[in-house]
Amino acid sequence: MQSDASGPLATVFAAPGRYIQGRGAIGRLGEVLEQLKSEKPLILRDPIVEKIMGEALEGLSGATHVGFNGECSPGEIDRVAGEAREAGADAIVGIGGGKTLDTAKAVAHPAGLPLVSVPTIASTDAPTSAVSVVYTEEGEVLEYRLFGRNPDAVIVDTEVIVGAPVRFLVAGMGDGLSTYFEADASSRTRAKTLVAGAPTQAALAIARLCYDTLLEHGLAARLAAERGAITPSVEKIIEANTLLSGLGFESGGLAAAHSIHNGLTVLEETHQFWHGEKVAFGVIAMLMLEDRPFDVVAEVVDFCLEVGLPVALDDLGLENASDEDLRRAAEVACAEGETIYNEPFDVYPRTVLDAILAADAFGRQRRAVLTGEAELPAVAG
Ligand SMILES: NC(=O)c1ccc[n+]([C@@H]2O[C@H](COP(=O)([O-])OP(=O)(O)OC[C@H]3O[C@@H](n4cnc5c(N)ncnc54)[C@H](O)[C@@H]3O)[C@@H](O)[C@H]2O)c1
Ligand SMILES: [Zn+2]
Repeated sequence: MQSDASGPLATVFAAPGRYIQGRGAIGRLGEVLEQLKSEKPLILRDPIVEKIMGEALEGLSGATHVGFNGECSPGEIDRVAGEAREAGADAIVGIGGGKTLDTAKAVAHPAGLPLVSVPTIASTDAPTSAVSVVYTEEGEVLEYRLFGRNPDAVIVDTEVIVGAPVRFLVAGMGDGLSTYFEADASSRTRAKTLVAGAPTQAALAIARLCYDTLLEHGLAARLAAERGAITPSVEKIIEANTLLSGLGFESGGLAAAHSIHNGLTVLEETHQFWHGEKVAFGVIAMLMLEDRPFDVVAEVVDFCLEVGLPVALDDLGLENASDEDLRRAAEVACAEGETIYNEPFDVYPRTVLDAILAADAFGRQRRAVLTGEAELPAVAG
């Protein structure tokens, strides 16, 4: 159990001021800015915005539009902050993927300006959180900037999200799949979360709802979204990926799955896969590490197979990974300060490596059963 000087750690729960989701929700931006008393917002736009919702933003009088350069780096943050000062901006609106939103946070919060976050894909839980992941110009993770303040409003336009390639939505499900298991581990150990407190019951309950929603609606949402259809399942999955996963990870805590993800990123082959895709495999390895019952592991693996998330190393381009490569990944997963130490037992690179190998074997077996390729394993002599 973690503590501070005066005793056990207090519980803390944080959330954005308002969350709005639905068809055409971007049309509410003007009203939200009015509520925030903003007349001169700076709108930071992902390059994709022109194509997918340029017209919806034309009616905003007094706004300064700035294009995002593609990386949430210190240089880019300083450039956008300079534009905001020059324009006398009284609010920041970030529209785009996680990197655009993280840059908007890093401009708004230090300047004390209201922030509106408008995700255009549901691939991560960046839209609701109070943290920015900052990279070097070359794309390596440099630092986490914690602001102690969440966006004032989050606007999720379902039409825009469904218009994006479905792989983003599926990757978001992979990220959301970790939320309950990691919040559960962190709740057991009362580990300090990103909002600098122990997890509340609310965060754990939200994380559980995220998991249950994924299992119940994940496949239906994927199929509908592929056809460009917005159904209640699609709405529920977008909410799970964005709001439930966002609140659940930030106030509920992270644990082994994200550390194993971080370990896997040292292997070049995994760079072509989205964050949530690597996290999904991290979840399976985490369940092995935790010695979860067979039924739970099978439920998670079968869900991944159903919606199209990785279940084995070859799904992540690691079919030729050497023992040495995997050992390196396991060591990085166990680096000092990693959230894997929020697990309720001791972890070592060796046990993490074994969990990765066991997850791979389990995933392959279930995949083979599903595709009718399974054979009974030969018994070694
Ligand atoms: N701050 C947090 O809490 C948090 C949480 C998770 C991840 N992250 C960060 O988020 C980033 C990853 O986010 P991401 O996956 O959104 O990546 P991203 O921002 O790089 O976007 C991925 C690509 O999708 C494109 N795109 C955006 N909307 C689109 C649309 N509607 N249709 C087609 N293409 C579209 C973007 O232009 C970009 O090329 C990473 O930097 C990660 O560290 C932050
Ligand atoms: Zn994540």
